[in-house]
Amino acid sequence: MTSNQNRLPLAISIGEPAGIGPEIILAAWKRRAEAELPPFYVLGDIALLRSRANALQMDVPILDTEPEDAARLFDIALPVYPLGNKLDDRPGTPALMNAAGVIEAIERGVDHIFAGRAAGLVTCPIAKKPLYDAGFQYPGHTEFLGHLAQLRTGRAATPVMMLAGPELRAVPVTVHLSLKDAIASLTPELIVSTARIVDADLRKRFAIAPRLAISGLNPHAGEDGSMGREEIDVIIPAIEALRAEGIHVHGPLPADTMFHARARATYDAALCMYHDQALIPAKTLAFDSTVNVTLGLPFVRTSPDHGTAFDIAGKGIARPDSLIAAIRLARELADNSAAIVL
Ligand SMILES: NC(=O)C1=CN([C@@H]2O[C@H](COP(=O)(O)OP(=O)(O)OC[C@H]3O[C@@H](n4cnc5c(N)ncnc54)[C@H](O)[C@@H]3O)[C@@H](O)[C@H]2O)C=CC1
Ligand SMILES: NCC(=O)COP(=O)(O)O
Repeated sequence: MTSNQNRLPLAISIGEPAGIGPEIILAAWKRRAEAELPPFYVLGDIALLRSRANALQMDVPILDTEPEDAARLFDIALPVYPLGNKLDDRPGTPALMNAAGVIEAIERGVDHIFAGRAAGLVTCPIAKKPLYDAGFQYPGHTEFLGHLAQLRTGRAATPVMMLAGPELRAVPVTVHLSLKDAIASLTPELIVSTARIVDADLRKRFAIAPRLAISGLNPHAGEDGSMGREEIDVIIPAIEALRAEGIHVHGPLPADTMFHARARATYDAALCMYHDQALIPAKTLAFDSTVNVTLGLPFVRTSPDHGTAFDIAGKGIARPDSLIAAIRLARELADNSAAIVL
């Protein structure tokens, strides 16, 4: 990466306007000095951010900006790149009419990265259901960003979700699927391709030569087939294939005993078979400081680990800590490797 790319600001997509995204962005900017935050700008709606700041009596000057001016303005104001679509400020009440702006923010962030205007993308949480109701076809950011990467590069991208916290990195091999569909879609190939991406990206972006732990699916990792055969039929063949490639893996580990402190000391990332198997330990151990990172993309994307928190939106009690951790990690990852890896 060139020193110029290093100085590019991070782009933050506004996320669901009815959620806590707008206020945690405002709160993160206010804490920019004490948290030593690198410059960022928001892909959003200035009127919405001013409205939320006023409602919460947060003194945040907000300026309309191009990404190129964000770093210069960052000390004195929250830089905002205005979207073409306007966003309505109704905390706690998601509206169909906001969907276009929510999606536009993500797309613009990716455009800015590919145009060399942003060093990486930090996404604020989206509510999936209102977007689905508006016709959005992707389960979440992770899959949508894979699609956008493919559009921009012409090459297939396999996005992999990783929750990265101070004590645990956890990867769900299957992501936004019902438990029934997650089990049905587990294959040795999926586990192998996911582990390859985790191994490669931990080396490239995190500067770690990782030891990977692979969970079982069933209680007691199947107890030699007596509590389910997925370990024997699917997971062990994947582990053997990965070992043959020289990837450092062990497992399948019973999921109930692989997350205590001594077990965690034996690996750098845990590959889990379904969403909650990975996200429950990650969020339980460090809800406020865990970051959702998408691996397998040709650019950096991070996000807070939490969702839209409609129950507290507009109340001024949302904590910006996970967003702050996401901003800091995005900067570190962008600095560790080229902004775009083609
Ligand atoms: N990256 C993303 O876009 C994500 C989006 N979501 C979406 O968020 C929506 C709500 O999901 P939930 O399961 O309710 O999870 P949630 O994380 O929004 O809320 C769970 C609980 O944690 C609290 N909470 C969350 N963030 C907080 C913060 N920063 N400060 C203080 N308290 C906080 C909430 O008030 C709530 O009680 C769903 O539509 C889901 O799809 C969920 C996770 C990630
Ligand atoms: N539970 C994690 C989550 O839903 C985040 O998904 P994504 O929007 O980052 O793909």
